[in-house]
Amino acid sequence: MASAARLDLDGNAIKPMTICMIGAGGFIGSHLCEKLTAETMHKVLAVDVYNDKIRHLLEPATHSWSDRIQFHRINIKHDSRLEGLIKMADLTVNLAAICTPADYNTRPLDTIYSNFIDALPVVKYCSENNKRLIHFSTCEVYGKTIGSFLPKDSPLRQDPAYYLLKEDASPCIFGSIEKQRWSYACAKQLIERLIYAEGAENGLEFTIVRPFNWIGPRMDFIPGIDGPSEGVPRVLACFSNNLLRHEPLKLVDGGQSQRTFVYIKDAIEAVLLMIDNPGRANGHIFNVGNPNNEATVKQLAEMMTEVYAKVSGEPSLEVPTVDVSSKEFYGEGYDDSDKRIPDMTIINKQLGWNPKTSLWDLLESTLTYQHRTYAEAIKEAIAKPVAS
Ligand SMILES: NC(=O)c1ccc[n+]([C@@H]2O[C@H](COP(=O)([O-])OP(=O)(O)OC[C@H]3O[C@@H](n4cnc5c(N)ncnc54)[C@H](O)[C@@H]3O)[C@@H](O)[C@H]2O)c1
Ligand SMILES: O=c1ccn([C@@H]2O[C@H](COP(=O)(O)OP(=O)(O)O[C@H]3OC[C@@H](O)[C@H](O)[C@H]3O)[C@@H](O)[C@H]2O)c(=O)[nH]1
Repeated sequence: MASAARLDLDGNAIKPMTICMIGAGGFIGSHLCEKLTAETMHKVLAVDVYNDKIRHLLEPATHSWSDRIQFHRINIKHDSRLEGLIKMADLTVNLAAICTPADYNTRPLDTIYSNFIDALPVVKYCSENNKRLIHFSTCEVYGKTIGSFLPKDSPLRQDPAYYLLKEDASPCIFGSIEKQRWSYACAKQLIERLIYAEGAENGLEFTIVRPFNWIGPRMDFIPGIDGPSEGVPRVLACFSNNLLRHEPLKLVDGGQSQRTFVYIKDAIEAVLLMIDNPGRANGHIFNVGNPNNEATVKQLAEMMTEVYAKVSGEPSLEVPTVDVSSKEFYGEGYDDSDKRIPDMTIINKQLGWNPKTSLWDLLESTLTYQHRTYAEAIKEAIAKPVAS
């Protein structure tokens, strides 16, 4: 239940504010909208080109929070209403982006425009109107680890100094220009630098969030069901799609890359702490991830296969995975981050936040949702005769 008497980390009552949330109709936005409407008195001006993932919050208009969320169907690339909404709000949260790896090397121009050019007016309007900005960047700005350049058998690879990713110390290491995978990370890095410079030169109050593989319900789409049949979403949705269709999970280049996965609901707690504690969040860049949930992509595939069998009651395939080359799967110009472990010092110190949910538990609740939401639709789609 929403309560008027919520306190910040310093024991002061939190005043309700108006938040302009750009990209509110996406995966993270939908969870943030849910949290803000259910547990706070903040008002949300939700901006996106889509609203399917937040429709349950908008309709019917009789929810207890209905007067605290408004949807504005706006493409921020070309809509003069954006400045007015930012002016109306106390805080802007910018989530809008193309952020699916399959796009980085195949649609590099759209990727760079979306992550840099389109974010420029948002930063400018916040700065000119003295409005606070929480901008979503990415853990991809770190690129590859220093450790990945060491000889394979070097004992230094075990030393955290060579792989732990620290906001204020780690370098950003990208591949060469023809590896267009890095178009996204590079655009995100430049917008981070611009925001930082606006803070330093013009006093912009900002917070930058670097999410480390947040996963959970409503992430991306299931190809052919609520997204294009040929579309390639992020790994959670790719593997969910394979499991729902009883197909082997595809391991890109053998699935040896490592990731840390954090449950979306844990991560959203961190964002709410940033919103409610400007004095502690302003001027900071925060890693938001779960260092305890590290797995190779192969291990993720194996665990998802096991969890899916449990929640669906359907037996797993005898050969549950198949290797595929990155060139075949993503095309020319793909490259990968080898390992991503967030250092948690800054977020612990400033906001006292720690993630709670284990990888097994977060996969269990997410795959229960995927099965409940999509299993029937997939069965129907498979049963339909293919048009000749
Ligand atoms: N999910 C993660 O683990 C993760 C990891 C790193 C970074 N991020 C960053 O977090 C942010 C949100 O990610 P997400 O996972 O929710 O992605 P998402 O694709 O689900 O959400 C992005 C939303 O932005 C909207 N959008 C894009 N361009 C727009 C435009 N021109 N005008 C209006 N709306 C527009 C899209 O319609 C979409 O609803 C992105 O900036 C992404 O780079 C996410
Ligand atoms: O079917 C698949 C899909 C993906 N993969 C692999 O799984 C790993 C994770 O892939 P994801 O699609 O989740 O994307 P990545 O973790 O590489 O990047 C993501 O991380 C941070 C954000 O900025 C973005 O959401 C996205 O760029 C990669 O190594 C990828 O090659 C597979 O092996 N099989």
